[in-house]
Amino acid sequence: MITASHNPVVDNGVKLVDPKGDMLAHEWELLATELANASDEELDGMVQGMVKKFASDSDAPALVFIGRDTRPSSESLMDAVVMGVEKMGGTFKNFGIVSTPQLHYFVVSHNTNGAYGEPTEAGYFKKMSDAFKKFREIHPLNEKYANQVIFDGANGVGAHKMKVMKTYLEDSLKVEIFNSGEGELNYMCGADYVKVGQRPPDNVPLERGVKYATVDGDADRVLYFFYDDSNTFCMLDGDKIATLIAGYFKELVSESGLALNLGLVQTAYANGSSTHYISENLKVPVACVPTGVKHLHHKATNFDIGIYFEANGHGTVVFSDIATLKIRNSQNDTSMTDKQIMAIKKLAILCDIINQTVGDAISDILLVESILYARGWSIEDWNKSYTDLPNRQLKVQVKDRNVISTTDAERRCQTPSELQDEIDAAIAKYKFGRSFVRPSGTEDVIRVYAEAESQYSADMLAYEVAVIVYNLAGGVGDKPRNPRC
Ligand SMILES: CC(=O)N[C@H]1[C@@H](OP(=O)(O)O)O[C@H](CO)[C@@H](O)[C@@H]1O
Ligand SMILES: [Mg+2]
Repeated sequence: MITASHNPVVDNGVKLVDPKGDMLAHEWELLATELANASDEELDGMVQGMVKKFASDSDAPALVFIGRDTRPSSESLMDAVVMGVEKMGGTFKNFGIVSTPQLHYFVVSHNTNGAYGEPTEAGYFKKMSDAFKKFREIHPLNEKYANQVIFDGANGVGAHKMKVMKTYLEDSLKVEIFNSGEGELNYMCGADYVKVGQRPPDNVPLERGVKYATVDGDADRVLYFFYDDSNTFCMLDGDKIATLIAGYFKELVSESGLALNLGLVQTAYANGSSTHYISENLKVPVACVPTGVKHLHHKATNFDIGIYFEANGHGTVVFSDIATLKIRNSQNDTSMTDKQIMAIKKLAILCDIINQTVGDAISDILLVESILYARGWSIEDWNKSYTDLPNRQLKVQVKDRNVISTTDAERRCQTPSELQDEIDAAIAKYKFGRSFVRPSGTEDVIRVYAEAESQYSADMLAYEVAVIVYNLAGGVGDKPRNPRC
């Protein structure tokens, strides 16, 4: 998948999907990095070396699925991928402009011989929209639910695909699309812009009480937001989405009487209030893993029903094979009560709305809308479940970001040696203070996260910690700026 996701339009990159639809295993990532950095002269030798090392059968037929985002540079990069595959004697299927989660869906559908779905765009849209409409058919409409979403497409592939999805949904969900491609990709719009800046996207008409969803440049992340009665901007991030899903699934599993364990996976960026709400109110087991979707996805597969979300809006639900079989087979179990059968039916339909292969903004919107519909909730009702602790994210430029190593799912630093003690001393000054730092895996920076009782405290704690990092971890360039100034 040729994309640089939420990053500026001038960037580009590649996301590799393995044959099971998972993200590339870490060992292969290292090899991919070596290959990407090899000169033209070195390339053949390197590839042959890898073939030998892994005893791969280089004559085995290879089929590569290729997709790209809407970046201008993606077109020529796609041509380069096609040439590379052909040169190695492989064949390819070029899907053109698709979202990252669509490509994952095609791979899984193809490699399960269609058991997961039909490996075409039409198959993708039809599977999800059919399930979405079916869910509405078995539920009476509650008047409090607003059947309308204003959609910020980040001027990327999400806007294109939502346009198509709308035709499949017919009028079951009204979607109005903005930032649909006329402007610059991810520029002052999209899920990352909204999350990091805690502000609405540009070029979207803002109205009180209306429900908004915003996606990123390759449509694998989504966040919701709205303006409340006092005209305050309220964001419902990945944590809020995860808790909405977990609460509803917990209820369905309990009503169904099926013995299925449910769990939720987060990262250190999850808001402290969400973690508290999940464990204390929902009583759902919650795990914390290092940043990066592959860690979350992997951990989620330990549960029968595993829900995972990064705070930035990337996430989905995965069902184990046992859970899928139980849900499928119990629908016709005559020993079950009507209530049980109804809960199982709902679980089965939701399975088809969800793109289990990876976080999928469009699928997640359909899932959220189904749950709000079932609950008869407005976005305000959903938002009331818990109140986020104010938080702030900052970046610090250092000479070598690898001088910082972390442990405990990135919540504590091991090196440089004095760093964690100083961070702890800063945290101790703030009520409900929490802060951690980690080297980014995608940018050459150290990321700082802080949360505290008030926005002022969160900003000041983040600033204090950024200065500590700058001083102890080899900061370069301008000193961190106080976000309050
Ligand atoms: C704080 C944050 O949002 N980090 C993002 C970002 O990773 P970093 O390693 O923080 O650069 O990009 C990743 C890929 O999109 C995403 O999985 C992750 O959540
Ligand atoms: Mg993305």
